[in-house]
Order: sequence, then C-alpha cells, then structure tokens
Amino acid sequence: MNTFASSSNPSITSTTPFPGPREYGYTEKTAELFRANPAPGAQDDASPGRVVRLDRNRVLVASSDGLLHLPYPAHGLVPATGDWVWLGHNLAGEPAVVDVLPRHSALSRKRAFEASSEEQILGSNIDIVAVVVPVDRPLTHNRLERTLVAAWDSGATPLVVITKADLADLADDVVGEVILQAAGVDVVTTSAEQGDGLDELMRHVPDGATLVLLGPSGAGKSTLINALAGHDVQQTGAVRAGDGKGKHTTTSRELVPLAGGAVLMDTPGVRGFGLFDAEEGMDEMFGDLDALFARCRFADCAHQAEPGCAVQEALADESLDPRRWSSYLKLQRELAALARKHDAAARRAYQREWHQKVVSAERGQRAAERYRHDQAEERAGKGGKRRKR
Ligand SMILES: Nc1nc2c(ncn2[C@@H]2O[C@H](COP(=O)(O)OP(=O)(O)OP(=O)(O)O)[C@@H](O)[C@H]2O)c(=O)[nH]1
Ligand SMILES: [Zn+2]
Repeated sequence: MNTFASSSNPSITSTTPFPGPREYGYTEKTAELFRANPAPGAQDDASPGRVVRLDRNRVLVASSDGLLHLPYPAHGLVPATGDWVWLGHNLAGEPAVVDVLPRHSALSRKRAFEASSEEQILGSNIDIVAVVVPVDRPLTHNRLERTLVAAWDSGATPLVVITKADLADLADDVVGEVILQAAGVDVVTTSAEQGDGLDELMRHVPDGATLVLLGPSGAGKSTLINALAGHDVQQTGAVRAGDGKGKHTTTSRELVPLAGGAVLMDTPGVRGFGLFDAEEGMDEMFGDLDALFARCRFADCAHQAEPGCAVQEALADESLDPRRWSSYLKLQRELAALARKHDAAARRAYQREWHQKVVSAERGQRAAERYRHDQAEERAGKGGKRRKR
C-alpha cells in the first residue's frame, strides 16, 4: 500500500552536489530535484532550503546552516510550508528565497475549484497523509471516505491512524469498522498515552518522508505528535523572544524533525483540513453541478454527448469552468477507485475465508479417512500397528 516506500530515499552520498537540511527531509531524491531545477540566473552560490513556517513578511527556512528568517521571493510561486526553495540573494544583496521548486504533492483548499491562482496551498511535499480516527468518537463513514479522497487528491499516500486504543472496551468494534471503511488503506492502531503502535506507525513513514496528521479537534493529534517527537513540540520547537517585561512571544515551527529522518508537518491550516473538506465536502463544492444535472434532458445523462445535456451547454457557453468540471470527474474517478479497492479488500477477505474452509474441510476428510482406515485395521486384528492418538 505504501507506494512511497518502494522508491524510498537512499541516504546522501558523497556525490551529493550541495548540502541541504537533512533533518528536514533533504535526501538524494531532493538533491536530484534541485539539480533538475537550477537556481535562477546570477545565483551561483544558491543553496537548498525548506520552508518551515510562513510569517507575514518573512519565511522561516531550514538550511544546512540552521533556521533562517528570510524575505519572500520577489516573483514566481508563493511559498508554502513544506516547499523546497533555493536560497540566494535579492537585488539588495540580502539573503532571500529566490525560487520555489515544483511540488510533488500539495494539500490545498480548492474551494469549488477556483483558478489555481486562488487556491490556497496549506502544505506541500507531503508523503503520508494520516487521517486520525479516535476510538472514542469515530468518524462517520462518509467523512472518513471523503477525507481519504482529499488525501489521495493531494498526491500523498493516505494512512488511517486509530488513536486512544487503550480505551479498550471501545476499541475492538471501532477498529474493525474503521478497517472496513478505510477501503484498503492501511490502518494503524495507536495509544499515545501508552506508547503503543508508534513504531508500527513510523514503519509506514520512510526516512526523509513528510507526515501530516489530519483529524477533528480532540482526536489526539497533539498527544500523538508529542509522543512521536519524544518531547513537547510546542515548547522545544518554539523560537522565543523576550521583550524585557517578563513576557514571551512563542511561535512554533510547523515542520518538526523526527528521530529516524522523517519530518512531521503540523500547521494549523492543515490540521483543520480534514474537517473542512470532509464535512462540507463534495456537496458544498459541487452543489451547483447538481442543479445543472437537473436541467439535462435525460435523467440518466452521462454528460458526454447526449442531446440536451446542460453540462455540455454550460461548458460551451463558458458558464462552467472546464477545470472545475475535470476536477469533478477526477474526484468521481477516485471515489470509484475507492469503491473498487473496497471491493477488492472484501474479495480478498472472502477468498481467505473460503480457503480456510476448504483447508479445514480437507483436513477433516483426511482425518475421517484415517479413522476409517484405522478402524478397518483394528477389525482385521492388526491392533499392534494402530496409531497412537
Ligand atoms: N485514553 C487516551 N486519551 C488520549 C490519548 N491521546 C490523547 N488523549 C486525550 O484526548 C484528548 C484530546 O487530545 P489532543 O491530543 O489534545 O487532541 P488534538 O487532536 O490535538 O486536538 P486539537 O488540538 O483540538 O486539534 C486529551 O484529553 C488527551 O489526553 C490516548 O492515547 N489515550
Ligand atoms: Zn448531462
């Protein structure tokens, strides 16, 4: 299931051309990305960095020399948390972010699929999106499914993480139910309080990979993050500045290096993402398309080439954005794929069950034959050869 693992990150070799922030996920694969996307002109001494947090005027970037607070790039892509960037100099000769590299995945708030310039990137270059489901308050089927669709849509690999498994009397049915709902996506059961399942969870996160946790408030994300980081992230991740009056402003990093080379992304926007997209989800995003479908001449219109198709008309008169329509079709395909995976998982379970039945039937038959054989021998007076049972 974990497709990322197969293309896992080999460690940095001596041939790596430029140093980068290894504890923030800089691997040989990342170095290749930088090689393939050289720094813009006149930036000979540029070096790789990763965006750790966005502030109003500056970007907090991890470099091989530590954390730097730098001006935004003058043009090009607007950086997002998780972006790989070239660090160089701006026109004034000050250190600055000079380029944002292409993203391999992005969680974005697509809000009815506006043009890409309006889409808000909440986090980028995420490898594993973990949907957190607490046993004491499980997600409804729809919500888990939709959050998984959103996770897939980001380009990352989804994973379901059950939390608070120590609440034992609740756990068993919830775990079984969630595995069914997860439709083939791997499910890991954890108790941050007891330290259970954390290694298992990290086995799904390769070295150098970036993990994000999505889930509703109270699902146990903070507790899990602190358990994974091995310390209180809010405190140790903080950049503290005293103002001399005994007050401190505390701001936290949004990328947290974990032991073993993985990186945890913990941004307020991303945290709430599951909630946003899952609850309001498709209905909100595509509600007006339903109204359009209702105007098609045929009730079972496939919106392809049928006469009187309101969708095709809307595309023709440009009242429907083709991007938005293709996004809708894409999500439909993903939902169908999800259903197929679900079916495949059910089929495998069914086959397993039958296999077991057949095996035990054969075993029973052999035992019966042996028994009949032994009985016959006994009757024939060959008791001495009788097998001990
Ligand atoms: N029994 C038990 N309780 C837990 C566990 N993990 C978290 N909790 C409790 O669940 C509650 C919510 O946990 P948080 O970690 O704050 O949840 P969160 O998802 O970060 O919530 P937000 O910060 O609102 O997004 C707290 O009272 C925790 O003590 C666990 O493994 N077992
Ligand atoms: Zn139609």
